[in-house]
Amino acid sequence: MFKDTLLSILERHELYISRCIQLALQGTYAAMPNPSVGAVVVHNDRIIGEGFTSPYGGPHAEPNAIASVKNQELLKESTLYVSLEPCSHFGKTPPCCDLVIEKQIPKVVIGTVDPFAKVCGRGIQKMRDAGVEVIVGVLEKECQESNKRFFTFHNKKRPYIILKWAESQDGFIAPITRDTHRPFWISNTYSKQLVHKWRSEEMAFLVGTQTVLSDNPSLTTRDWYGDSPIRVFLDRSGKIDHTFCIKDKTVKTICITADQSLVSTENLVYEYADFTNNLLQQILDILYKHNIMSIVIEGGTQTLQSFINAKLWDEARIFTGETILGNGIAAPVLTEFDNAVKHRILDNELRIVYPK
Ligand SMILES: NC(=O)C1=CN([C@@H]2O[C@H](COP(=O)(O)OP(=O)(O)OC[C@H]3O[C@@H](n4cnc5c(N)ncnc54)[C@H](OP(=O)(O)O)[C@@H]3O)[C@@H](O)[C@H]2O)C=CC1
Ligand SMILES: Nc1c(N[C@@H]2O[C@H](COP(=O)(O)O)[C@@H](O)[C@H]2O)[nH]c(=O)[nH]c1=O
Ligand SMILES: [Zn+2]
Repeated sequence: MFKDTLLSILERHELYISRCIQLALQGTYAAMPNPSVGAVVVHNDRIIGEGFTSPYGGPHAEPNAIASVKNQELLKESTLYVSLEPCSHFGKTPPCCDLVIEKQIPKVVIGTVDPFAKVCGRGIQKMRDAGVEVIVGVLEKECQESNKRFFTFHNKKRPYIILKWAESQDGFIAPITRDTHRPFWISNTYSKQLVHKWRSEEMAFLVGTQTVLSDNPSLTTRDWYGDSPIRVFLDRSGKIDHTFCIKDKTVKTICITADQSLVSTENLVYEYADFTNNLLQQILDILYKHNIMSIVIEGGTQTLQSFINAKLWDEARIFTGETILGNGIAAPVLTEFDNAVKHRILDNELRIVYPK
């Protein structure tokens, strides 16, 4: 009784959907390119089962939550809360909405509709047709935010774009010239390790031609656990030869070029683009074709600035180191952004900002 007066029905829905979001966030990176979803089974205002999406190819959140309920008979009197609409298609696993119907769960509360064309309302309809009471749209924005990569990919037909660079105290990303073909490090080793963690999390990393020529980057995950991302680089006129690390074929790599004489081999894919006409849209179409849901643009300035100028970015992660360079290659200039969070990593500052 006391609980009833304390929490309205809507507040209770929001409470359980926020728990779904918490659960979903535990599966984000392993589930990609699938969304990560959280599900909670509630009986008489008590959580009796929970689950989130297994690593890619494994069971979805709903079967995991349903399987965790000890007394399966209680499912017939329970409500299933889920952050994303239960699927209605046969993918790597059978449709989750069929399982809800089979288990005779009478009520389902959904955070948001699935933007994926094969589902997109069909899961809701199928359950309603079978007599399940379905409520849709609880903490909708938060549920979409919890799967921001997936929603960007399906709604905008492009990956979620993260800009990332390190700049000196006085706003440079590198000296003008240097003797070695190695990166000039501005951020510290802990920041570098964090970037390797990001490499294990996001699906791809992209660099411009000059960055490959100056730094000979590997773009691999060496200082963190997990797989390396897909590497993407620009090479309009075929300047990057096979001596560069990025062409060592150890990791799937996509070279975007105008040179049609270049022929793809295993792990090194050439994609052709017209560099004189709306290059960025062509890059995004190529990434979409390769099912790349998230990408980090690593630099350099010219490449980053072209994404900024085209307003094609979703997040920027900017390190500022202690170094003062005096002169050099100026860092990209961001306009119209909201400052979100600042972190200290010893003598580095990491700023994460979002477009306005
Ligand atoms: N501190 C940091 O975080 C980072 C520093 N760096 C540093 O940055 C420097 C390189 O930066 P920068 O000189 O700006 O070069 P980029 O790495 O951005 O490469 C620029 C080249 O890429 C191609 N390109 C990029 N964008 C476009 C576009 N929109 N349209 C057409 N062509 C494009 C062009 O090659 P082409 O003319 O052949 O067609 C262009 O000359 C290096 O010194 C590197 O060490 C790099 C990454 C991160
Ligand atoms: N200099 C600089 C960065 N440089 C970026 O890292 C790339 C090198 O990757 P790898 O060869 O795998 O170690 C390099 O080409 C450039 O894109 N990154 C940072 O976080 N901080 C820095 O100070
Ligand atoms: Zn499913």
